[in-house]
Amino acid sequence: MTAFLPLALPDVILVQPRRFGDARGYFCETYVKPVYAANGIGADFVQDNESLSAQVGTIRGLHMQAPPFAQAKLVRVLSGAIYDVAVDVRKGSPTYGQWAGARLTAEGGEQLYIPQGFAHGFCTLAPDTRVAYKVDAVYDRASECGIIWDDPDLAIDWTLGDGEKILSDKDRILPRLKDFDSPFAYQGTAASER
Ligand SMILES: Cc1cn([C@H]2C[C@H](O)[C@@H](COP(=O)(O)OP(=O)(O)O[C@H]3O[C@@H](C)C(=O)[C@@H](O)[C@H]3O)O2)c(=O)[nH]c1=O
Repeated sequence: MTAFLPLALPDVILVQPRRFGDARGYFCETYVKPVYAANGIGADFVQDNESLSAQVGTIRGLHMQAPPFAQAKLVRVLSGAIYDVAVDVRKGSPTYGQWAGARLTAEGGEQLYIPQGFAHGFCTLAPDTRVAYKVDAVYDRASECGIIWDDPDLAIDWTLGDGEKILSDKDRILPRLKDFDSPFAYQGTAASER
C-alpha cells in the first residue's frame, strides 16, 4: 500500500508508493487519482514536467504561480536525489513563512505533494538529477513569482553545506519573503477536514 505521511506543515504530504520487486526489477504505481484524492491529494493534475540538473548543488526555486494559475505539485525523482522544500506563503496562515522539506531519491521513489499557496524549490544532492512533477494548472509565464532561496527569515537548511550553489539568473534576484506581496490568502487546511 502506498503510504501518505503528512510533514510538519499541514497539507504537505510525503508519499511512499509501494514497489513490487521481482527478478526483473520492480513495478510501481506512481499516481492513482482516487487513492491520492482519498489521502489529501485531490488536485486535478493537468501538466507533467521534467527537469535535468547536471551538477550537485543546483537550486531551483523558490517558485510558485499566482492565482488563477496557482499550482499544486506532486514531485518525484527519476534519477539522482534532491532535497525538496515547501514554504507556506498564505497570508494569515498559522504557519506563514515556515518551511518543510524531504529528501527524495530515484532509489527510494518518494514523492512530495506541495499544495497551492506554498512556494516550492529543490536542490540536487547527486549529479544528473532528473525531477518529474505533476501540476494542476498550466504554465503561465506572467503568473510566475518566487522568493529567494537563502532568505534569512526562512533559514532553510538545504542539507548542502557550504559548497558551490548553481542558480538561474532569474532565481538569483528573487525577493525576500518580507518584500513579497503574497497573492495567497489562508483558507484553512484540508488536513483539519479529514
Ligand atoms: C516551469 C516551466 C518552464 N517553462 C520554460 C520557461 C523557461 O524558458 C524554461 C526554464 O524555466 P525555469 O527556469 O522557470 O525552470 P525551473 O527553474 O526548473 O522552474 C521550475 O522550478 C521548480 C522548483 C518548480 O516548482 C516549477 O514549478 C518551476 O517553477 O522552461 C515552460 O515552458 N513551461 C513550464 O511549465
